[in-house]
Amino acid sequence: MNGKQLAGEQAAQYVENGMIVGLGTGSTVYYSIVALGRRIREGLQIQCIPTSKQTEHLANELSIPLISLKDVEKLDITIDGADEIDPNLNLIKGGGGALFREKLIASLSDRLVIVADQVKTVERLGAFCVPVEVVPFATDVVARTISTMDGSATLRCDQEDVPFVTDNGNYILDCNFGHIEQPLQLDRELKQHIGVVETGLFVDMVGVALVGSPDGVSVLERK
Ligand SMILES: O=C[C@H](O)[C@H](O)[C@H](O)COP(=O)(O)O
Repeated sequence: MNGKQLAGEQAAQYVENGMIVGLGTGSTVYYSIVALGRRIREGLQIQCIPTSKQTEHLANELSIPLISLKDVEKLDITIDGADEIDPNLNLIKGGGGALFREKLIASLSDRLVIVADQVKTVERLGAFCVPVEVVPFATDVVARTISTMDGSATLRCDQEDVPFVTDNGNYILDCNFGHIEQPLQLDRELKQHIGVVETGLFVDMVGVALVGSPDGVSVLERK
């Protein structure tokens, strides 16, 4: 079994009967969602909120009960993936473009459990570009602003140069700031600019990270 599968499946054990559960997005949390589907068939009673249309589709395929945000003020737990994890369990997320809904759901959750392959662990964030969701009309303005912040921004596009559109109808700028010394400060600074919807920097949000390798899973707790 690979690291993603080991970590993903182990995270499903954190979910208990009666919980409201946030379902993250991506190829690692996929294994958590499949494991939860299995546990539901065996009798587990939970209600879930997906963080993307992709995850909503998967949950529906697995007959996982979904609940709307209009009926829920907070969640017990969210399980999600990450693109980079630093030693303080700060993250870069949004490689799949789901960062806004992921961050909203994480912010409403008592506990955020991250699942990742060990290649996602880094000493300092920043080798992976920071995805920044922007209102399409403001894209060029935000990109210029980022260049004044010692960063560079690339509009995420497919192979035909068609911009990627998020589930919220926005674009993604993948932003390179080099190594990030102060992720919280960078997140705050980016969000001051009109047109920025949200960033993929998740700072002080994670409770526990399950990091998988073919040899097993390391459980990293926030210090
Ligand atoms: O937008 C996507 C999410 O933030 C994913 O959770 C992240 O990109 C990790 O995905 P994966 O587990 O496929 O590497």
